[in-house]
Amino acid sequence: MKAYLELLQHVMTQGTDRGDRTGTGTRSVFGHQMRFDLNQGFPMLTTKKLHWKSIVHEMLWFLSGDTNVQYLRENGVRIWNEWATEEGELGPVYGVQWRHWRTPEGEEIDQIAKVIEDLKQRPTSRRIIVSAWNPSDLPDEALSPQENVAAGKMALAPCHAFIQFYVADGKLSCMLTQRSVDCFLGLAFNIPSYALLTHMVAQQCGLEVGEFIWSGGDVHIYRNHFEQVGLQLQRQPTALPRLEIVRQPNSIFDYRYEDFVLHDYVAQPHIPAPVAI
Ligand SMILES: Nc1nc(=O)c2c([nH]1)NC[C@@H]1CN(c3ccc(C(=O)N[C@@H](CCC(=O)O)C(=O)O)cc3)CN21
Ligand SMILES: O=c1ccn([C@H]2C[C@H](O)[C@@H](COP(=O)(O)O)O2)c(=O)[nH]1
Repeated sequence: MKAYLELLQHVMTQGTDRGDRTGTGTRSVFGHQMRFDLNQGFPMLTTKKLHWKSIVHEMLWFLSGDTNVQYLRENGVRIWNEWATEEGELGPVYGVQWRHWRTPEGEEIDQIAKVIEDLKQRPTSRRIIVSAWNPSDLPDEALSPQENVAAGKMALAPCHAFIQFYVADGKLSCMLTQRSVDCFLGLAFNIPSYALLTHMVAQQCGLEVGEFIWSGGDVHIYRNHFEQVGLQLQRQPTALPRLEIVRQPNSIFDYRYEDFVLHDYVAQPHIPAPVAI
């Protein structure tokens, strides 16, 4: 995960200080790309301990089409609580856009099922894409997440918004475009999360894994994470863990938490940081 640590260093030294929606203040750069060869290990930070359960359950939750935090809470995952209403609702966020994109004709498009079908039927297609960026459901930036949900909008605009798949030599690669990137908290989760999705999709399509390519737009470090970033940059990364999927379910929608075993995840202690809401 040298590339991640180099990105933190790059933002700290080359970034511009800017205000932001949350009022916290950030240092940011615009536009950055990193490549992770998924055959070289599972890209999960070793310079701070990550909560594997949150990564897996959040992905299963996205794939189920669910947008209520109840499932996450029942599984000890707290990362979406601050944006939810009292009833746990987040509005039409990732799950709805991935699985139930609504058309003007009142029908629904299951983008994930379509991707699996395309990868099997026409793997050289250049249109194997999932978009969570649905302008008609975007929140009003002047309102709170809960007010937006009450108005039928998303609690928060999608950050990891555009996913493209690519097959060559029997290997599946995935590229993510992330428009807004909280480098210390969000990105640390987003990389293993999409690496996990790539492994799942590859298994379902009978492919090996290739690369995960990450592209960021507004790539920032919040001011109240500077100290934590400094601490992390003093640490040396160690060997990456390895992901094993111990069962092959019949569909991309039938995975369970227990299907994923992360071998040899040895990480340095967790570094707590406040999340900007
Ligand atoms: N400012 C901000 N950063 C984000 O990364 C982010 C948002 N907002 N809003 C929506 C989602 C929620 N995500 C989050 C929210 C919180 C943590 C967080 O607090 N992580 C801690 C604790 C992890 C845990 O309890 O599992 C961490 O140390 O990683 C991470 C990702 C990613 N997203
Ligand atoms: O998966 C995620 C979700 C969110 N983030 C971060 C990026 C920003 O810091 C905030 C969102 O604020 P906007 O004003 O909507 O850009 O959340 C992330 O890094 N990863």
